[in-house]
Amino acid sequence: MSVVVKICGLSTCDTLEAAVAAGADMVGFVFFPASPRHVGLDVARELSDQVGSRAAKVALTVDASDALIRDIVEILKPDLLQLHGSESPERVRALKQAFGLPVMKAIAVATAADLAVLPAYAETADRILFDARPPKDATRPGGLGMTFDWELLRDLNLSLPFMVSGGVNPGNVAAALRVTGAGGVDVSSGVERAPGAKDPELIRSFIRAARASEELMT
Ligand SMILES: O=C(O)c1ccccc1N[C@@H]1O[C@H](COP(=O)(O)O)[C@@H](O)[C@H]1O
Repeated sequence: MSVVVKICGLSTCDTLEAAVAAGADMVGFVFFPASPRHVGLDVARELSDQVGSRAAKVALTVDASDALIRDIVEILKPDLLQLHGSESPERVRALKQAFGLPVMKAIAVATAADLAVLPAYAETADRILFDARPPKDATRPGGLGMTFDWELLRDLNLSLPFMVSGGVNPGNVAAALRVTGAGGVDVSSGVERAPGAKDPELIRSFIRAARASEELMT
């Protein structure tokens, strides 16, 4: 089974190149000023040109305005919008209509009760991304290197493609994919040496580990 591998929070040319050259399917760019991975529009333009069509570009926003998303769409030319805030199913639908792009909605998970929202999002989103629910005092809703109980997703009956994220790294990515049955995996902190500082060797190890797990799942 082929797994979609997304490396998120890329902000420099060399780490972006490491991800694309190692075979990342998706590369993510964070547009959220409170994040150590935030990129401005000028940097986004440069990184977008560098990717070209070698990987799918993902724009990560958190409860962003239409105006900001319009600028991002114009400059980054993303293939997918990742909504990582408290965007409602109606907001997902409206953004899809306004920008004509597929949407991946992040769902924060701590307990089984958090999965109750899935039927509503399954009607409007194109893809679901499961991430750990952040602590109440967190300064950002993701990118914290926190895992959740993957067993909550075992035997999940979801009509949409879904990805697992939250605290995955080269050492646990195979288990995350095996337990959850996810068709993709997304990583940020697990391929960094400090918040926001991606490590090319960790990126390569992560992608190698994810690809190796594909063979075990066939
Ligand atoms: O990366 C960030 O700083 C970030 C900020 C705001 C929302 C989401 C963010 N990152 C996403 O969070 C998950 C998990 O990240 P991690 O691997 O646990 O660090 C991932 O999808 C990132 O794309």
